[in-house]
Amino acid sequence: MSKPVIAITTGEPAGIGPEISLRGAHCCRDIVFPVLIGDYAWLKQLAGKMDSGIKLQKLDSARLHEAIEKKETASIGVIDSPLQAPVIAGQLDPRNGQSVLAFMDIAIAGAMNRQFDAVVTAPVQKSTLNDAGIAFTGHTEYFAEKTETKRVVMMLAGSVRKLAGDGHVMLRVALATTHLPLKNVHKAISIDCLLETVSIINRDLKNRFGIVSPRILVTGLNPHAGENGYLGDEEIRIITPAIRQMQETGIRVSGPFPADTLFQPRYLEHADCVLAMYHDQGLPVLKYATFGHGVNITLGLPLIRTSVDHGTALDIASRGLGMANHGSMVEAIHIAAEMAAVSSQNRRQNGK
Ligand SMILES: NC(=O)c1ccc[n+]([C@@H]2O[C@H](COP(=O)([O-])OP(=O)(O)OC[C@H]3O[C@@H](n4cnc5c(N)ncnc54)[C@H](O)[C@@H]3O)[C@@H](O)[C@H]2O)c1
Ligand SMILES: N[C@H](C(=O)O)[C@H](O)COP(=O)(O)O
Repeated sequence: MSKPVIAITTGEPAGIGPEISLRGAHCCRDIVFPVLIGDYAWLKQLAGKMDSGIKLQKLDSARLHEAIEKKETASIGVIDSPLQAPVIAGQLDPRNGQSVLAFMDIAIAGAMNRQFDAVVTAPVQKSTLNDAGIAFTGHTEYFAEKTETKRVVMMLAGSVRKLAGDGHVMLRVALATTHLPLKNVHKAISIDCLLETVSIINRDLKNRFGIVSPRILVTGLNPHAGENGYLGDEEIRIITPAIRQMQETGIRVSGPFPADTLFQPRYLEHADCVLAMYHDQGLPVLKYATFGHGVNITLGLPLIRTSVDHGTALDIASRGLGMANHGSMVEAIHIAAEMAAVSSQNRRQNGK
């Protein structure tokens, strides 16, 4: 495959999203054809202050096609989606909420019609979108809704140094529930939820990552995986029966394991992915081990979407350019490119 075309939504304009998008696109030009989606004037102003040699060009759809065909790399293409209010770094303005949402809509539409091979998203401020009157819990749920996908799975991944022996391994942590208040988590964990979630993980690890026979470890929900029912019974009523059913279909899944002791080499060396039951059960472990180069991937979508492992970091955005680490953005672009290559190879093999 020639260089994949990667759309990068630049996220909350007052946060670090625009800066890390510019730097990430610039760093990865040798392996991908990046297309930024955001406010051209704001991005140009930031690029001008960065002293990094980043050149931008505005692309409409005709110019985009031509730039891709000619493989133009001297400047980074930007699809201009103007903001409604002036930006002050570090200060949120709900008047820009609809524009931030429009960045995602442009990226989703372009990926669905195969103009883009993948979408990488910079962070948005979920609360500001809600302040703008948009019911928004996360990109994960929004991409699912816009692509009419019934269930998707949030998975974060990052390379970690092996505790025994040399080299690195990929730690992948997927979640059975996404952005849900803790008080609602137990109601969302059902046999159907787990069957669908594990089957999406199994399918996408094969089709999007080229892992032939994925091994998935499942955590319990309660302390010590319920302590034989004395500390909660979801493991007995729901998680264990779901795992048995999936094992009968040939999926290499096991558990439920107590979440507090599962994340050790003895278990992880036999796993391609850990499925945790909720956001703050799985992600602190992953982020502790990989913050700064971890990647958020939405499984189950009809398109490829990756993202950074961090938020808008308004505190450092307000202090000026050059404070933000763009390592996670670079990794998100790399993983999107690798996934696009695997998908393209699968399509060729299937004659599509
Ligand atoms: N992909 C996304 O859209 C995404 C992901 C996570 C959080 N968020 C949103 O971001 C907002 C802020 O969330 P938060 O404060 O919990 O987390 P945050 O990641 O924005 O910040 C947490 C801490 O990490 C630091 N940090 C984050 N990214 C950094 C980087 N690239 N380089 C250096 N330091 C960095 C920040 O300065 C801060 O001290 C929330 O609205 C949240 O929902 C969005
Ligand atoms: N749960 C993600 C994290 O902690 O990194 C983050 O909120 C982003 O979620 P979306 O990709 O759904 O916006």
